[in-house]
Amino acid sequence: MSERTTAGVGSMADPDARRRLMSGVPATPGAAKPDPILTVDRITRHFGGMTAVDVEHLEVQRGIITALIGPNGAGKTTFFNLVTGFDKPSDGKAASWSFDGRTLSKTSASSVAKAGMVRTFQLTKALNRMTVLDNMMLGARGQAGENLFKAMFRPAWAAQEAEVEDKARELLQRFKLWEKRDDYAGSLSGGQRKLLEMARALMTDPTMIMLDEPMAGVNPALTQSLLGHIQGLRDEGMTVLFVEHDMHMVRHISDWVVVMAEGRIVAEGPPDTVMSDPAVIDAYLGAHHDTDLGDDDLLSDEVMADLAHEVEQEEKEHG
Ligand SMILES: Nc1ncnc2c1ncn2[C@@H]1O[C@H](COP(=O)(O)OP(=O)(O)OP(=O)(O)O)[C@@H](O)[C@H]1O
Repeated sequence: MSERTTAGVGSMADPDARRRLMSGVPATPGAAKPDPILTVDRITRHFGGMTAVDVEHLEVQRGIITALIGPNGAGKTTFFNLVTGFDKPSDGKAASWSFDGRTLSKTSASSVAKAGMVRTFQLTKALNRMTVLDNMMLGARGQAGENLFKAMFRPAWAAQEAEVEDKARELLQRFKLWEKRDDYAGSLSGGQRKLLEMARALMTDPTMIMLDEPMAGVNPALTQSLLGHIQGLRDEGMTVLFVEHDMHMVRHISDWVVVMAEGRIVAEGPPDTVMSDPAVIDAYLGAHHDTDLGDDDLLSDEVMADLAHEVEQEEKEHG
């Protein structure tokens, strides 16, 4: 049993502290973490005869940035949906997961959010037709988008409106969107929309934020700012789990990388270790020949020759 250490607020701002914390964790799928904030067991999701998610065990370390990567269709978004209560596992009896010491298996999306785990959503059509500030106010009412209908009716806590507005202002200023508060969300640039999605999720003061492709559609000018914001959240003590296809970003900001393929966790470890793992390269190359793994050296002639050799061996073995 590994010794449990608690990452206090701000303590993970130091890269050496993060490295030390994770140094004893083996780079194997399902590895135990020193202080997991999220623990998932036996979670499966089938669509018809197809298995989208089949995760035996996963622990997400508190206070660091974990990336969830994998080829298209690997099950990353479905996994996010399951743990945040937006989808139900196919075998509800077998599945169990806990967040911050609380069992979440049978709770709704809004209870998950209340427990402190929120996820970002891409702006839907309805949200695009609302102003930036209204989007933020909606964020305070739990998981925006899904609860739009309910949120249209003024809830009992309207008395807290001023407090909520203060929070919205503070976040919009932080994310440099305050000037845009009265603009329709639909008029924002791709990068500004990503910032709004993140700011909106922060309205409920989460302990853990789950970001679904935070860099998709972001122009280079805003990339740096987004990366800075994500690192800033971690440095303040928040746990970040994000799904991303941009391997440069994954390599640049993650403290730990988890790889999914065909619904399963196939590898995990520090970014450099994972991205030079032949199983990971295979998972990507198998489904996605043009994927840039964020390191030009990774696909050097030598690596390609090794891969070709492996394929040759396999063909020999299997006739
Ligand atoms: N509601 C659904 N009905 C049927 N099949 C679904 C549904 N949602 C997801 N799937 C299937 O489940 C598999 C996993 O999808 P998922 O979106 O979770 O993958 P992903 O890793 O997030 O992919 P991407 O990186 O392309 O977003 C895919 O084959 C997908 O077609």
